[in-house]
Amino acid sequence: MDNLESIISIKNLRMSYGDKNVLKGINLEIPRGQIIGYIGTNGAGKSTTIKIMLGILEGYEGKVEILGQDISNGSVEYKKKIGYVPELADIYENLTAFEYISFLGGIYELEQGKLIERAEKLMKLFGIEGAIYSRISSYSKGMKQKFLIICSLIHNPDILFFDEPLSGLDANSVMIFKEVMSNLSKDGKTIFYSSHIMDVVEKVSDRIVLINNGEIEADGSFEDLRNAKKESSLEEIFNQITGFNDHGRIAKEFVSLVEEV
Ligand SMILES: Nc1ncnc2c1ncn2[C@@H]1O[C@H](COP(=O)(O)OP(=O)(O)OP(=O)(O)O)[C@@H](O)[C@H]1O
Repeated sequence: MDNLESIISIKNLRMSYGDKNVLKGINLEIPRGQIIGYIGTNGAGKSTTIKIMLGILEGYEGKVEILGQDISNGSVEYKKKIGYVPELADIYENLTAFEYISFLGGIYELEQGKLIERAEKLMKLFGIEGAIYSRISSYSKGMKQKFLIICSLIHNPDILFFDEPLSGLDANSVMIFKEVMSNLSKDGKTIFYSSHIMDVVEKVSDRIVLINNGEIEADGSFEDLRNAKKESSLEEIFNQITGFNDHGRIAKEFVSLVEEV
């Protein structure tokens, strides 16, 4: 597969929950090595898009191809080549990290000894060495997040789906993670990065895709969007596209309601 070929191809993707049309025709072609910042308001359909690509959400219309494979054909081979950090972790917290990594080794059909060794080294780099034999339920929020990031990468996948991956990470760890993303992308990994932290999205993304009302309303580099929208920050571009300039009034009303008592 050469550089110009799409690693992820989404054609006319539609998804509804009952009467509610969440995705109304998303089209995206993503080449190898790109970092896509996928943004939108709360409830815009970002996680829905990611879960469809991961093959954990069915009932969509349209065509989704990952690594050249139509994901609706029932094959799970492509799942071995993707990594995922979920917005809300549903990890087996009663297991120790050691047990969990061993379990992943089984899923990915990788040699467990090597995987554990790699996990221990990665945990050390993230400053959570020594926790591998503790139950995940005993971890702090940041430790869990670091462990989730490690799990998403442990099998050296080609595509990463990060849904709000910085949640709970301290500033130093955020710096490491941003650098890790940049190095992964240089090595040809494709990263689908969904987050509400606009200043980070602005800095790390090669391309920013903004969904609003179920459709793509902006798609381009930060420079492209800045020139098109005549705004200087991604936060301002986001406010403009989503038609929001009411934060002052809402905040005032919010506080006056709080202080009514
Ligand atoms: N299982 C479900 N059943 C019914 N509605 C759902 C379901 N999952 C999501 N939705 C609705 O679909 C919409 C899109 O949800 P989704 O989680 O994809 O949004 P999001 O862009 O990731 O939002 P956020 O930024 O808040 O995480 C929301 O209105 C949500 O209420």
